[in-house]
Amino acid sequence: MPGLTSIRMTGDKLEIVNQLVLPHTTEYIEINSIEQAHDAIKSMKIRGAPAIASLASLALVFHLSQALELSPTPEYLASPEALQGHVTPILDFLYTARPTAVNLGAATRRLNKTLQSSLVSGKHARAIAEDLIAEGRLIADEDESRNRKMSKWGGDWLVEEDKRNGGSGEVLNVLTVCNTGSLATSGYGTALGLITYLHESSKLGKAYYTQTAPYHQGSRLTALELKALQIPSVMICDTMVGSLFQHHKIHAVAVGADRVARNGDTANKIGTYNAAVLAARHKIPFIVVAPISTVDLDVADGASIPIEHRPPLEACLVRGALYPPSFDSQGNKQQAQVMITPSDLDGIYNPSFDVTPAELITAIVTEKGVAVKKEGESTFDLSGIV
Ligand SMILES: CSC[C@H]1O[C@H](OP(=O)(O)O)[C@H](O)[C@@H]1O
Repeated sequence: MPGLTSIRMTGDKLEIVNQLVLPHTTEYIEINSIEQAHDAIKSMKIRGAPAIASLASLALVFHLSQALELSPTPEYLASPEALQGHVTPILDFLYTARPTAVNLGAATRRLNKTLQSSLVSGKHARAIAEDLIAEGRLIADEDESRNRKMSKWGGDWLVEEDKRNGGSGEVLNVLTVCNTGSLATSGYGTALGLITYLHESSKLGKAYYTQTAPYHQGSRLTALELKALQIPSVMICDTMVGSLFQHHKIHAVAVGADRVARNGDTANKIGTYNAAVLAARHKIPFIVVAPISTVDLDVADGASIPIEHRPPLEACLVRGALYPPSFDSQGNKQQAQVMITPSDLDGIYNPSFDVTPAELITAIVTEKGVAVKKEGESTFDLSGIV
């Protein structure tokens, strides 16, 4: 997205834009330690499955790059074993920041694999550190080009799908949930990337998006991105999806994902399942757009996907694009939107994600192409996708 990126690493600085205070304030925060990276992910200063995987990777890159410059050399660079004893707990710690998005785990596992293969190759500690730095940078750098490839796959497929459904494949109206653009990735986005591709190909009518309470990824972040991209768009409240489908022509729903099970069941932002059920009711194609690193073949179906429950207070705070920016340092509005007292908090249900069954999903788009279910099947077989 022009001007605003989720993460930037310039020279000896690693920074993120604080998404808790967007769009009212554009504040970049320096990430100077593994602990700060973990906190930024856990508190959702940075969010979006690919973006948090990139930050975790770049935090290790930053940490090891700084270490290689230190004099005297830190003890953990004295031997391969010492380095392994230092890096493994770091990767384990970063993985605990948020449980649902599998990209974070895929990145830490990939870095651990680099560590292990460098160890068995007999390299000395500094060379192993350099291998980890290279792999961590690659994890972050490859995201944008992968998103552009997925977005083209998905956009071209949707045009043909609309024609198969008797449409023109032109002026396509697409609804999305949450934020899956540059602020959720290292660039271009996933579902919002598909929308951007359709716009760039002059095939888009309008982008529709839900506010996505309570964090308001839609009304704060997707609104900001669509405005910057000058894409014609319409914001709706989360409760309005059914009415939208009843009264307006929507050609597809396109969403991102935090974890896709082997059978195609997909965990994504809360409210996605609602949209999928309503899309099925209105015979609207429902498309998931996510990199292969989001597919978790170790999970057979959605029942095994851990769903993060956010602090109850977050469900009671007001965050919105038009509210005055009277946010505290954590980006929380100073007043609750409902009348609660601290003792009421255990009466708040606040899951951050829900699971959409594969039977409600028309297609799953990755950088490898578009996966659809076999005729008569209600689930996907993604075992061969990686
Ligand atoms: C391409 S981002 C994937 C996914 O992450 C978002 O969740 P959060 O904002 O809590 O990190 C949302 O579920 C997106 O669809």
